Amino acid sequence: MARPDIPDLPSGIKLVYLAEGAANVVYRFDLTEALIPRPTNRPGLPNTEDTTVHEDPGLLQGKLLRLRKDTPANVTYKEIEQNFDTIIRPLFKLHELVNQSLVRLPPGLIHHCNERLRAAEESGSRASKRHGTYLSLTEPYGLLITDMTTYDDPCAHLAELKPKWLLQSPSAPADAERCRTCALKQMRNAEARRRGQEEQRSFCPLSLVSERFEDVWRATEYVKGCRDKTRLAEILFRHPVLLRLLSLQKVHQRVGLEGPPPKTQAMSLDMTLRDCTVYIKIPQDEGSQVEVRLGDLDLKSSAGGKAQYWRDLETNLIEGGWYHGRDEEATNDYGCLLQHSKVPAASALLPQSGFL
Ligand SMILES: O=P(O)(O)O[C@@H]1[C@@H](OP(=O)(O)O)[C@H](OP(=O)(O)O)[C@H](O)[C@H](OP(=O)(O)O)[C@H]1OP(=O)(O)O
Ligand SMILES: Nc1ncnc2c1ncn2[C@@H]1O[C@H](COP(=O)(O)OP(=O)(O)OP(=O)(O)O)[C@@H](O)[C@H]1O
Repeated sequence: MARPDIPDLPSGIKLVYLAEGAANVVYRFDLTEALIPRPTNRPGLPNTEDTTVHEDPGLLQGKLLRLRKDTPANVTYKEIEQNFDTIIRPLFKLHELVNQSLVRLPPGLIHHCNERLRAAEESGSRASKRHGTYLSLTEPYGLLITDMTTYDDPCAHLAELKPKWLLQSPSAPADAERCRTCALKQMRNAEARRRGQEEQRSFCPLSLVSERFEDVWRATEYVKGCRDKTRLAEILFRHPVLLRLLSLQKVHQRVGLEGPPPKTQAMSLDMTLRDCTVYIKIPQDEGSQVEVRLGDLDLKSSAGGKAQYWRDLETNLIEGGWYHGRDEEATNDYGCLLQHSKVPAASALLPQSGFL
């Protein structure tokens, strides 16, 4: 079947920076003002700047704009979109995903956004770990994604978390006392301490999918945007989206030392499933529907040195003793579930097909 035409983003649209990750910047639309004036010097018309941008208001309704950064992985949005349609979308129900679709960008938009990112660096409003990386000048498209913000319903609020590795790495030592995510966190926190930097606080992913409510409740403390621990824990406890992700991670275990061999160019669904984000839109009224969607499911590539990086990381975790939590100075070790309960090693867990 022929692909429907990719729509154009109206050229006068104003974008408002919302947030960014390592590979993308996300903007909101402000339909009341124009960002890039669109010249309307048409024959017979006065030479004005037309700032009306409402050719197809439905196109942008309930959407955010995601723009790609220039990163070593360099996977284009067209590839990301194709991979999403063919590989990611079939794994989930429609309502469980942040949807995405391509939109063609008007000329000059990326340059303009990059100037704004540079200005934000100079003014100190851009996080220092994001400095020096800008939007790709060769990417002709943006992605329109489901807007999970609550600007349209200020009484509601958004919680956001990265579930990460919901079960142990298949190449972790059998007697490990930390899960992969907690081991990595401890290694990085030890490094941060040496440099006099702040340590990162986060939950143990195993607790997020625990069968004990109190484990989930404890995890919510570290969830961005959590206003009410008990309510959030009730939402997350055995939530089908989290259980589906767990189930998929059990099936896709080519990670750690069993990950893609160095120098391969393969895509890695397995690592993609371990680096996505859950958005939880929580209405004020407890009786109203909570929206839980998974985003940032861009299929990762093992190219650009990533395969080697993933292996080296696992080797460092194993050889550095991080799976055993051997950081005596750790002041910020928030309790890996593996430390407290005997969770079976990943190799002992048979893939479950119940959620697939
Ligand atoms: O190394 P990890 O597990 O901390 O995950 C990285 C993420 O860190 P965080 O989730 O904040 O701990 C990291 O996120 P941030 O930069 O912290 O926002 C990226 O998502 C990175 O993926 P990629 O290099 O952009 O493909 C992620 O790298 P990979 O999943 O490709 O290893
Ligand atoms: N659909 C959405 N609704 C609301 N906010 C969003 C949405 N998508 C992204 N964001 C915000 O933008 C930030 C960056 O988005 P995104 O996850 O797409 O970037 P990334 O570069 O892929 O991240 P990572 O560093 O995890 O690879 C998110 O952490 C979130 O705060």
